[in-house]
Amino acid sequence: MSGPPRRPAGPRGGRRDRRPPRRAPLDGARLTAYDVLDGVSAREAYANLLLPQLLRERDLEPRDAAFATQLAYGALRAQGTLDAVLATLVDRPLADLDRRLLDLLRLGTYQLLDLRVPAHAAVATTVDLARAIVGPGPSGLANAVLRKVAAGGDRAAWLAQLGADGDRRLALATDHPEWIVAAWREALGGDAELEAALLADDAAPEVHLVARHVDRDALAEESGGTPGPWSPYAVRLGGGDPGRLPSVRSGAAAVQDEGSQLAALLLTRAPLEGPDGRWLDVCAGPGGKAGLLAAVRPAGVHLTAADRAPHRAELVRGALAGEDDVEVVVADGREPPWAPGSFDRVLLDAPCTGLGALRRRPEVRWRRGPDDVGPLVDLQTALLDSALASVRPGGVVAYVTCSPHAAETVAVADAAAARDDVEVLPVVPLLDGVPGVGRGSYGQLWPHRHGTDAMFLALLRRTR
Ligand SMILES: C[S@@+](CC[C@H](N)C(=O)[O-])C[C@H]1O[C@@H](n2cnc3c(N)ncnc32)[C@H](O)[C@@H]1O
Repeated sequence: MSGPPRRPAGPRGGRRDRRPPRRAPLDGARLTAYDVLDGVSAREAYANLLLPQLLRERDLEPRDAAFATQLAYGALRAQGTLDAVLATLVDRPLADLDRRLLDLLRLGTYQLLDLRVPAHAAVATTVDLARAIVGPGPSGLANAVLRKVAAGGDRAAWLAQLGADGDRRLALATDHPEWIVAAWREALGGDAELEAALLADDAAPEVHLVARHVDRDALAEESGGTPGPWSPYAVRLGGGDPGRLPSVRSGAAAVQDEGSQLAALLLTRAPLEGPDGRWLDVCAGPGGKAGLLAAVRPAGVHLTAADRAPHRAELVRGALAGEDDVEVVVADGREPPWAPGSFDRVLLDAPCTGLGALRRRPEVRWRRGPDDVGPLVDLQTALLDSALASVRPGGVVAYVTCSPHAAETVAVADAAAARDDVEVLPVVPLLDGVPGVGRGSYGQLWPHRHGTDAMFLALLRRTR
């Protein structure tokens, strides 16, 4: 297998011969996957940013790049289950192990539990990496532990041995922490679809494109994809690198989940009386939804896109490059520089836990905790209050999150709807053709039903 130069294994050899000893080169795909896990655990890197960077730098063969991706994302998603298995085999708390050795054990265990990699290959390649990266002693431990993992069988066999039941079993079987299992159950209204939803959330997502300034059918032909079922601008890709497509390179198309497309389109579809020339995207970074709003708005509509973070606003500028009549501002949506009632339509795609987009950010499920929810709800509530102040009477706010968590979604929208100057616009009639999307008067997309992120959608009108 191809890959970057092997790491030095330490000083050896004669005085004058400082060349490293001859050994088979390290496996490039596995080393790249390890480097992603290492970046995530040592520097809180984001796997979905670090992996593409490493793949570009190392120029792996497509087959190796695909394996590195499967290994890195899979091992990050499965961390809870992998650690539960390892904890039964290591005679000390996992937190006391060398962090690099723990990441290597996770990589090896993932191959044994989920990928059906032959035991000798999974063990030998991991031991080689452990010897090169951590040293000979730890590589012996890796060898002993991984042999025991292999002897215990695959994931199903290990789950039986761990003897978990209830939410713990669901959590281990679907690679989610238990608090997220509980949050999804509440959002789904029960257990009927819970396991299917969590399993869909554990699978690698399909790549979706949005045809902003190119005909959707032409984009489907160019990319070899198929038109998406819900958004008239969506193309779903079977595979391949979307970054190589001419339409994506030129900015005429972009990568965007079909659920995010629907969220932006919903705002444009809300019925409105009176003027309709000023639109605001109040939390716009990095600019995915603003890019679609800019492309589909009727002539004469001015779009303002704001973000509190200057670097995110810069990304929005990139996403809106070439669009006329747009303005990007760095602003805190809670204390906006624009006058009250300045806009006819406002999109508030609020910062949230991201529990509905875990498929794209495999490590986030282990980084987030239930304590994150409260402060985010406070921020969402303040931003929604301010968004409602930013629309004119009769204007519309779309409140959107990429989380289905009840506290961040229905509760925030209900609290705003309880005001005597706000009414809820039912979203289902505006999403005709999308089955199973109603969550009361609001909307909820799901990976297992719609093949999208779990986006929450609400429309609120300011009445006076
Ligand atoms: C969910 S993301 C928005 C995604 C974006 N709508 C898109 O489709 O690409 C939330 C954004 O809100 C921004 N944000 C967080 N707090 C904010 C605030 N108080 N005012 C304005 N923007 C804020 C974050 O920087 C982040 O870029």
